Amino acid sequence: MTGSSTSVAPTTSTQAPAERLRITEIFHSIQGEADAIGWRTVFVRLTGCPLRCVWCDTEYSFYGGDWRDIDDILAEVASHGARHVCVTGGEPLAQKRCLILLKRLCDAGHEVSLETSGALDVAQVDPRVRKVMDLKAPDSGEAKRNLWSNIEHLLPHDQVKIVIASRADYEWARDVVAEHRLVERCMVLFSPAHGAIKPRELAEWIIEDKLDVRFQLQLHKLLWNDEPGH
Ligand SMILES: C[S@@+](CC[C@H](N)C(=O)[O-])C[C@H]1O[C@@H](n2cnc3c(N)ncnc32)[C@H](O)[C@@H]1O
Ligand SMILES: Nc1nc2[nH]cc(C(=O)O)c2c(=O)[nH]1
Ligand code: SF4
Ligand SMILES: [Mg+2]
Repeated sequence: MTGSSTSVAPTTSTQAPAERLRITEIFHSIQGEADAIGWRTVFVRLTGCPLRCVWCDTEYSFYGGDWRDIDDILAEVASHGARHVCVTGGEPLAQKRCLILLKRLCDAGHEVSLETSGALDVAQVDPRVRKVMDLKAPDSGEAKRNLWSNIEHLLPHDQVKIVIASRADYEWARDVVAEHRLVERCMVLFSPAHGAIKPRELAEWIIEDKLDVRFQLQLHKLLWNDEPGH
């Protein structure tokens, strides 16, 4: 027999070490979306997403990133001295350890929001966290990924956000909000897909139909355009 061959399972570098998360960026900015808009906020952007929304403004978070210990993440967040923390991505819930991070951030006294696509189960998210759950309208190309059972887990302090890229998206969103009686459950935000429709158009549709939804503009894009890390 020429030489001995021992089969060793390859240690994949992508194996997630315990208590670590793959992070694209941590940055200190002004909250540009949803109910905490305008507050100084530390953003923790997790790497990776199972969806590919046509209009996604954060494709740079789909790959790469660095493995970071949760303790290190908490220390970096604390160094900015902000009450608000927003955990986002990519899709943060695609990393199961995100649930531990969310709990630890709440335990540290932060007011924590979670930006999630709603395509993954939100049932295990710490109830102290303000879930900002997107429902993907048809023009996102990902409407089939909406996990409708998530609606029952929405608490009064949570929010549903729908990005509107066309009049068809608007009518879809209007009908979904009515059918699921979402405004009776929590705040519903309609947000114009950046560059896809005139924000004023969406505002006028909401007024015309007398909808009880909250119009939002991505404030950070008015301040810093579409620059990553703001
Ligand atoms: C980048 S995603 C990350 C969190 C999660 N994957 C999600 O989809 O909510 C955060 C939010 O950015 C918003 N967003 C992304 N691209 C956008 C665009 N082109 N126009 C308006 N909002 C956008 C969506 O509302 C989305 O909820
Ligand atoms: N300033 C700022 N506010 C935000 N709110 C939600 C964001 C996100 O990417 O999830 C975001 C972001 O990327 N920047
Ligand atoms: S789910 Fe969020 S991060 Fe993923 S593609 Fe859609 S907008 Fe981008
Ligand atoms: Mg963003």
